Amino acid sequence: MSNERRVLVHADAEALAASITARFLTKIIDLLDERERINVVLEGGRMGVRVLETINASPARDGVDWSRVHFWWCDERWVPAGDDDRNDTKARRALLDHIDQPADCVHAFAASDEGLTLEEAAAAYSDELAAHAEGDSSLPTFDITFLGVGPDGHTASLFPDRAEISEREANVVAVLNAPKPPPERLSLTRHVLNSSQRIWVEMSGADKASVLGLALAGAAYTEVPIAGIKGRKRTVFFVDDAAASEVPEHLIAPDY
Ligand SMILES: O=C(O)[C@H](O)[C@@H](O)[C@H](O)[C@H](O)COP(=O)(O)O
Repeated sequence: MSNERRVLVHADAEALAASITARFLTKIIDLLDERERINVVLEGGRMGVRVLETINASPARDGVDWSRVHFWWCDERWVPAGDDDRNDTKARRALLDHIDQPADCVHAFAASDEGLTLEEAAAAYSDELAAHAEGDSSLPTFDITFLGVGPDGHTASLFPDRAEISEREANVVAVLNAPKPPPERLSLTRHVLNSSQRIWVEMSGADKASVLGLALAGAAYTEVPIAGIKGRKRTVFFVDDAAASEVPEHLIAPDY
């Protein structure tokens, strides 16, 4: 498979979640044959959570040595610890609380009730990334980064026509007045997301069709942020039929 963006289409959300789950479990077992520790970046959208629930329900779940899998987030909402709106709360409930792994494998953003300002929390996550840097990078090697996409083309908490999508220095940004509630968020920046070996985009539903078509047709990333995201090795859009209705035929990967 080339490093071009590829689109894998599935009949519906259930088939999409099952396919991502099967590919994910297979891929991380293969990666753990090659690397002592792997890093996975999670996202907080509905399909992202559904995939974690499907992984948790998989008979293959306990075939993974989760103690060698580190979890990070592409973004987080600035709300108190344990709040249902937090991406890490959703991930813990869906999967992380049910697998056997040390607490230091889970790298959550700070919460709004832990004594830091939003800006301090962004700096703290950047420090956490640096503390787990590999090679000559200031970042861990992200083996798989999951991303959701909003109908406006935002991904993580990088929204259209906003300064954060064009940030080139900081690895983590504080986001104020976000168009998608809650208004205050934290997000990895575009160059950090693009440092990932594999980007796995998860999109379900007709409300994503237009923005997926725009992204794959080469829209400007400042206007359609997901259009500016590409993994170093692979970029795969895992979508259902409803989201694929405006995807150019030649970009749809053949059925495997
Ligand atoms: O914190 C968040 O809100 C997510 O990280 C966000 O980027 C999400 O992935 C998209 O908004 C898609 O969300 P849905 O899949 O629920 O539409």
